[in-house]
Amino acid sequence: MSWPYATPGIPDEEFIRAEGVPMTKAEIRALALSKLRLIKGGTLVDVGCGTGTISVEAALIMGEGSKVYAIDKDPLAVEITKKNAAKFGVGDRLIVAEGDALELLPKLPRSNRYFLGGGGRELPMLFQTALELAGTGGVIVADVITLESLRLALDFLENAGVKYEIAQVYIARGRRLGGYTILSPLNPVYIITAYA
Ligand SMILES: C[S@@+](CC[C@H](N)C(=O)[O-])C[C@H]1O[C@@H](n2cnc3c(N)ncnc32)[C@H](O)[C@@H]1O
Repeated sequence: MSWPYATPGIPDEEFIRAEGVPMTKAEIRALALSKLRLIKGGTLVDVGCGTGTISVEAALIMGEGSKVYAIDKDPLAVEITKKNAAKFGVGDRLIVAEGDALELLPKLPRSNRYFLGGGGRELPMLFQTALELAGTGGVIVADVITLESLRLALDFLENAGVKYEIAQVYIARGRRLGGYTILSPLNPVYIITAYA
């Protein structure tokens, strides 16, 4: 499979999936990628890469010469991300590492773009580490689903005096049922963008 378009939003069903490995859905992915302000030939670290959809799309957008470092503690997520990198032809620029993000982040090459797709209670520490590594001009984007993680992230950002913005995203997809079109909602997501 190749994705010949300049815009993101590869349909969910195009990705190789594994049971129990989460995935950021296409519409939410497109918004998160836009917030990252990716640049051609740039670098991104995808923390908690899951199915690898953010990593793959970022590698396609940033193009040849770019680097994406994808991290996940789940070996199955690492395997699936590698498979998706190969499927979409970005295996040359997408490096996948297995392990805990807080341990791995300082060992990876520094980047000025970080995406936090997972982290739960470690989210404040992940924000702090990513902000330090990114340095001035860096952008950190987090997808947050639970209210507990949201609270932890906002408390950290406020106390640290970090400039950030937040958007709550509700997506509902239409589907046909009994001759009508009804809307099926995806899980609402908070997209937090922090500026280093
Ligand atoms: C919601 S999923 C991310 C989905 C991904 N953005 C995608 O598009 O497929 C969150 C992932 O974060 C991983 N994760 C959570 N905490 C982690 C940590 N401390 N270190 C590494 N991976 C972590 C989980 O294993 C899970 O695969």
